[in-house]
Amino acid sequence: APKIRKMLSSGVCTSKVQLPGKVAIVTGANTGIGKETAKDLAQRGARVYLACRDVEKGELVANEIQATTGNNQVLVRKLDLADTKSIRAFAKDFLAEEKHLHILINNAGVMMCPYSKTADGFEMHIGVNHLGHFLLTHLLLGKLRDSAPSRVVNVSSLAHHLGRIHFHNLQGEKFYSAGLAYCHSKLANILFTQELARRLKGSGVTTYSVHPGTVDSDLIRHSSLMRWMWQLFFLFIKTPQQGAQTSLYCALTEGIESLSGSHFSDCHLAWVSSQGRNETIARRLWDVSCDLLGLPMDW
Ligand SMILES: NC(=O)c1ccc[n+]([C@@H]2O[C@H](COP(=O)([O-])OP(=O)(O)OC[C@H]3O[C@@H](n4cnc5c(N)ncnc54)[C@H](O)[C@@H]3O)[C@@H](O)[C@H]2O)c1
Repeated sequence: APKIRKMLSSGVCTSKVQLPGKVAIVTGANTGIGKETAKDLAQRGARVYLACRDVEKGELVANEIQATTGNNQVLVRKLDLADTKSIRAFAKDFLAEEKHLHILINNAGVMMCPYSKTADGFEMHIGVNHLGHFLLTHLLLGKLRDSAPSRVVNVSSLAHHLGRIHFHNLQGEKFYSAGLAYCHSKLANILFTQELARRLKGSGVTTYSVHPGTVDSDLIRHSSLMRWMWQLFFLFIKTPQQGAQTSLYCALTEGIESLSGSHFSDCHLAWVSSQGRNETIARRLWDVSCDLLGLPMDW
C-alpha cells in the first residue's frame, strides 16, 4: 500500500534549498502534517520552533526530530490558538528571543469538533483555524518584514469550496454545523492569504495557502463518518509526509514570489472557489477579524 500511495501522490517538493541560519515556526507541529513539515525544515538546517498546545508531546517530537536529522535547533514553545493570551505570550517570548523569522507555517487546525468556544468566546473552528493564526501572524509580522525575504504559509483545504463567510453567523450564532464550520474556517484561511498578500506587496514577505491533500492524520478524530471514508479510500490517502510537501513547496521554492496570495495543491497552483476570490469579502473579513481581536485595521 505505501508504494501505491506514493505513485498516486503526484505532488512532491523537489526543492534543494538548505536553511542554515534560517528560523521557522510551525504551528501544530507535534502531529500529522505539521510534524513532517517541521522535520523537513530541520533536515535542511533551519532552527525550527514547534508551536504546540501540548508541550510534553512537543518535546517528544522535538527529540525524535533531533535524533533523525542531527539538528539540535528544534525547540518547543507553548501555543494554544484557542486562547489569545497564549498566542500573545508565545509571540512576546519569541520576539524577545529571536532576531529573525523567515518561515511561518500556520498549520494547526481542528475539524468537526463538537460545538465549543475558545477562551475568548469565538466558535472553535473560526477561532483556532482563522482568528488564532490571524492574530499570530499580526504579532509576528514586524519580525517577518525585518527578515525579508520571508514567507507565511497558511494550511487551508479543498473543503473551502463548501465554505461561505456569513458575517451574521461567523460564530455559528444563528445556525451551526460542525462540518460546515470547518469549511468556512478553511475559506477564511484563503481569504486571509489573499488580503495579506495585497497588503504586503513590495515588502519581501510573501504568503501562500495550501491544500495538503487527503491525509492520514488525527484530524478526523471527531467524525466516525470521516474515519470510515478514510478506511474505504485508504489507497488514495496520503501519508503525513506526503501531505507536508505542498507546505514545503510554498515555504521553499525559489521564484514563486510573484504568486504571493495564491492557493496550491500537489505543489501546483490550485483552483479557488468564487467566494475565495472575492476581494470585497476578503477585505471585510480582515476588518471584522481585527474588530473581534481588538487590532488596528491597517497592519
Ligand atoms: N488531514 C487532511 O486530510 C487534511 C486535509 C486538508 C487540510 N488539512 C489541514 O492540515 C492541517 C494539519 O492537519 P493534520 O491533518 O496534520 O491534523 P492533526 O490533527 O494531526 O494536526 C493538527 C494539529 O493542530 C494542533 N492544534 C489543534 N488545536 C490547537 C490549538 N488550539 N492550539 C494549537 N495547536 C492546535 C493539534 O494539536 C495538532 O498538532 C490542518 O490545518 C488541517 O485543516 C488536513
